[in-house]
Amino acid sequence: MPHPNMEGVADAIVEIAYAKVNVALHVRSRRDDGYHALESLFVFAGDGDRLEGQATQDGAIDLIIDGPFGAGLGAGPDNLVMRAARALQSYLGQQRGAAIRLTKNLPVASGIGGGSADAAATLRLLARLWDVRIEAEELAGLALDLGSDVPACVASVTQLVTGRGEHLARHAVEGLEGLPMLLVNPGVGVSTASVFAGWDRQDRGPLDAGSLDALVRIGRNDLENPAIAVAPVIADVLAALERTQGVVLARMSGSGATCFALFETDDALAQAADAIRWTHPAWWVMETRIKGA
Ligand SMILES: C[C@@](CO)(OP(=O)(O)O)[C@H](O)COP(=O)(O)OP(=O)(O)OC[C@H]1O[C@@H](n2ccc(N)nc2=O)[C@H](O)[C@@H]1O
Ligand SMILES: Nc1ncnc2c1ncn2[C@@H]1O[C@H](COP(=O)(O)OP(=O)(O)O)[C@@H](O)[C@H]1O
Repeated sequence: MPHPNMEGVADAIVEIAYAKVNVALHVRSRRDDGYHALESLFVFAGDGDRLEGQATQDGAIDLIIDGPFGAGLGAGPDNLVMRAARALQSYLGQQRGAAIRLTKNLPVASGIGGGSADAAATLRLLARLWDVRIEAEELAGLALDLGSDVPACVASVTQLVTGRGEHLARHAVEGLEGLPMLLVNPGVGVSTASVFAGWDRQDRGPLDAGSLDALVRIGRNDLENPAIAVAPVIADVLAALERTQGVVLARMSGSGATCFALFETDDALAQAADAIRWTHPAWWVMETRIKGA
């Protein structure tokens, strides 16, 4: 259904806010500014939230939200779509307006960066709608002010991410992009700040993202244990994914509670999704694939 302000309008445009997955997430230290220094391989799913927008003349940003996870999310000034739009308006120094519909397909506060991806997709959407070019460095600064994960979500391609999320390097891993991927969330929202606060401050060593094999064998998510302490059901999700046939890797993403599993074949993915839906009908399950460039 179109946004009320978009009815009959031909030039509404769409951006997808692709779900982010941390294939591995090594926490190396706690910085003096309170953030943690990370080493993480970010990949993106081929699916996510959907943003549809149309330029308006009155300078206002008008946001409406629908979709399966829309009900729990306010459309007020704290919404990351609104924050991104305001940040871009003030950067441009002009009050251009837009009517935006966010279709919230991703669970909120779930370690797959839905809010961060929405913020980044809003920047892309409005730059297209308002026909403005923003220098890459300026865009990265705007994005980081909105959240540590937002810079990586701007390009939404496989990247090695370090620092608190500001250092990005495009990083190819043979055999990774295109792999079938299952995302599973048990329906509990987890606060990123509380999970980081539970990290035991043990540096378990650097990330080796040189091959898929290294990522599987020696890659870790150092936030799994603190997240399980906050939400014990995450251990059940991991156990359920590890039990599926043909699984290459099962791990938690970000600060949780969403976990992911990678498979070699579409059949293995479909069978695993069916098995999880059958045994845990209340869990959210998304069948997708790691997005390429
Ligand atoms: C853990 C990660 C891994 O990709 O993903 P999510 O679980 O959010 O998806 C990210 O680092 C989350 O990034 P993001 O969700 O943008 O976090 P921010 O809004 O910047 O920060 C929220 C809070 O998390 C903590 N934080 C975040 C990032 C970081 N490198 N160190 C931290 O300690 C801080 O307590 C901060 O106040
Ligand atoms: N558009 C949005 N989508 C999701 N969460 C949002 C949005 N705007 C603001 N938030 C807030 O941002 C926080 C982080 O959300 P999200 O990015 O989905 O999770 P995570 O950082 O764990 O991946 C949530 O607590 C939520 O209230």
